[in-house]
Amino acid sequence: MAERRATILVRGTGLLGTSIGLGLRAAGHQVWLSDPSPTAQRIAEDVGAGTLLSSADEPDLVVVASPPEVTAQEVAQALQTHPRSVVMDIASVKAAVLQDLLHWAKDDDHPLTYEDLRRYVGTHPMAGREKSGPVAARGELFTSMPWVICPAVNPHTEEQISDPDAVDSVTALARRLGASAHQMSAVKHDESVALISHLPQIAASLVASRLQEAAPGALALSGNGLRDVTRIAASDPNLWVQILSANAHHVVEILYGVRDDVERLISTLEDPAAPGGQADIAQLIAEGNAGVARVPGKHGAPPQSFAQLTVIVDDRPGQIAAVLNDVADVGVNVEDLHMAHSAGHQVGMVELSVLPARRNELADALTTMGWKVVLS
Ligand SMILES: NC(=O)c1ccc[n+]([C@@H]2O[C@H](COP(=O)([O-])OP(=O)(O)OC[C@H]3O[C@@H](n4cnc5c(N)ncnc54)[C@H](O)[C@@H]3O)[C@@H](O)[C@H]2O)c1
Ligand SMILES: O=C(O)C(=O)C[C@]1(C(=O)O)C=C[C@@H](O)C=C1
Repeated sequence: MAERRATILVRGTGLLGTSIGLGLRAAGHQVWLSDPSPTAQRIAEDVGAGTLLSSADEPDLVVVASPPEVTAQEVAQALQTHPRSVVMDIASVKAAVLQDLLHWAKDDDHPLTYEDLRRYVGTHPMAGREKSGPVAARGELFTSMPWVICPAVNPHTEEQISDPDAVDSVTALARRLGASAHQMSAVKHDESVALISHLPQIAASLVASRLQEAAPGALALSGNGLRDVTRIAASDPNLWVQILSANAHHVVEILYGVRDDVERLISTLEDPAAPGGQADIAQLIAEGNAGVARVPGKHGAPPQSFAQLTVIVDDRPGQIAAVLNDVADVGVNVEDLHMAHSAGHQVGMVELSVLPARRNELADALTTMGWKVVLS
């Protein structure tokens, strides 16, 4: 007999909620949707993320995908409205949400109890986009990406409050969406994301902010360096105010270190020919080399360098598919793919990352097939 798939309610059908709905529907789950915005709810339904919740529906699991500032309140309400459901949230910050829930559970005047919190598990998918709203949703957003699971813990006794079965249910959901689950405390999570998520957002915003004054002629020269560093500068300010404020304590500790580095670089570049100046610049770049080499590859595997080759294609429909079909015929696995357009030219550049040992063979084969290939 086929395994019964858990029924899921997604509360908050923006980018993340709708992406989760799409992924779960594709995996055969019944998904119900609710959002205070009738438009967001309707779009999520129209794109196929689920059907609107009716009063008779009783989900096995509720996913709270609302903005961080209302997440604790939404979780508390979901735990009471659905007294038999496991409730998880996906907010980008975890300690503040748990702290509010624990505070209410302790308060005799609040309806939330510790017993309710046994059904709660905090989580955070480390996948997203620089866009918001259901129109930008993608069911495959979570494939191969980490998903942090933070069971609720009593800060005084350090005992786990979340029921182990509830932790298993949310872990299964993350895996069903193709993610890899990583369990840790809310505090450890917040400390970690300050460095690997919040600092990159700040760096991208600071770099992109300089572009406001750039001459159009300078912007026309933009290559992949600028695009790589600034993609997430297009993120939603409203969301990031909430994330950075809730994790300010960890973020600011990292920014003190960045400030020291920037001040050191400024004084070096004020007189780069001064004794030690060249070595100082080299050291800064080398420190970056050492950091980037530590970023893990797919599935949290150890860092692996892939070799790149670029295929120049006409800027017309079907060209990327044609390149990928030919790569598949050669039997080489594409580890990553990046598409760029050449400013002022009607061509596109498809940058493929492959295992280093296969790069030359693939380049030769594609050239023989008539493609223009550049080794990079
Ligand atoms: N955007 C990302 O890349 C990303 C990645 C991982 C986690 N998250 C987290 O996911 C959550 C949702 O982010 P998003 O990017 O989907 O935002 P979004 O703006 O696209 O969607 C948020 C949705 O929540 C709805 N909403 C507002 N108030 C609500 C309430 N009180 N109850 C229920 N829903 C409410 C809004 O109408 C909107 O449809 C946030 O907590 C965010 O921190 C975001
Ligand atoms: O890649 C993006 O556009 C993201 O939004 C990614 C990202 C991240 O920093 O990894 C941003 C914030 C979220 O909390 C989780 C994921």
